[in-house]
Amino acid sequence: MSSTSNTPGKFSVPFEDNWAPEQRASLVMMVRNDNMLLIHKKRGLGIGKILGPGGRQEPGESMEQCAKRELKEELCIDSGPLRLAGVNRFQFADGLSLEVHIYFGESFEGMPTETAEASPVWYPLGQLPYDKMWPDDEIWIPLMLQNRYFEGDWLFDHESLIDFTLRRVDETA
Ligand SMILES: Nc1nc2c([nH]c(=O)n2[C@H]2C[C@H](O)[C@@H](COP(=O)(O)OP(=O)(O)OP(=O)(O)O)O2)c(=O)[nH]1
Repeated sequence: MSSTSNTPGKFSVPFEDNWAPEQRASLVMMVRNDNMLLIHKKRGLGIGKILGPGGRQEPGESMEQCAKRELKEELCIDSGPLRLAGVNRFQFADGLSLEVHIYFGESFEGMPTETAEASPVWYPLGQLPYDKMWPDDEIWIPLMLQNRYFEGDWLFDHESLIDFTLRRVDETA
């Protein structure tokens, strides 16, 4: 699947075979009782947006360890088991490149608590605030909720989605 817009500049989707991210980050999509635990992001990339808790990988940790650490740091909760829901690759026109591993979970311990980085917000699955989220989320969250593994390439100019390709979408298991 791909959008049809023209791609300005030197980047196009899918990305070149030798594309490699400068940075890696995790995202945790936690669902409980048909509600999704999201954050209002208070600093960093995507400030002001609603998204899943997560952040950049630190040296020596796996992506899943990164996901669990960020959940603890941003919301003070301990994750139960996580499954890898998909991998998104982001290329920004200004040069930033980022690979994000998205984990899906349905259990955690502790009370989601506001921190300097994020405040917790719950939304019913049928009323997710896509107008306040990154534009790609509206495309891959429904796949994740159908239990379909996905891999996508997303080309952004600042916060605007210019073009994308879903390189892989698995059927429901
Ligand atoms: N849902 C969604 N999340 C995204 C997109 N792009 C993107 O970077 N993210 C996430 C991945 C990371 O969790 C987060 C960016 O990392 P960050 O700036 O929060 O990293 P960090 O916590 O290590 O940074 P810091 O402010 O603590 O220094 O934003 C997107 O298009 N959709």
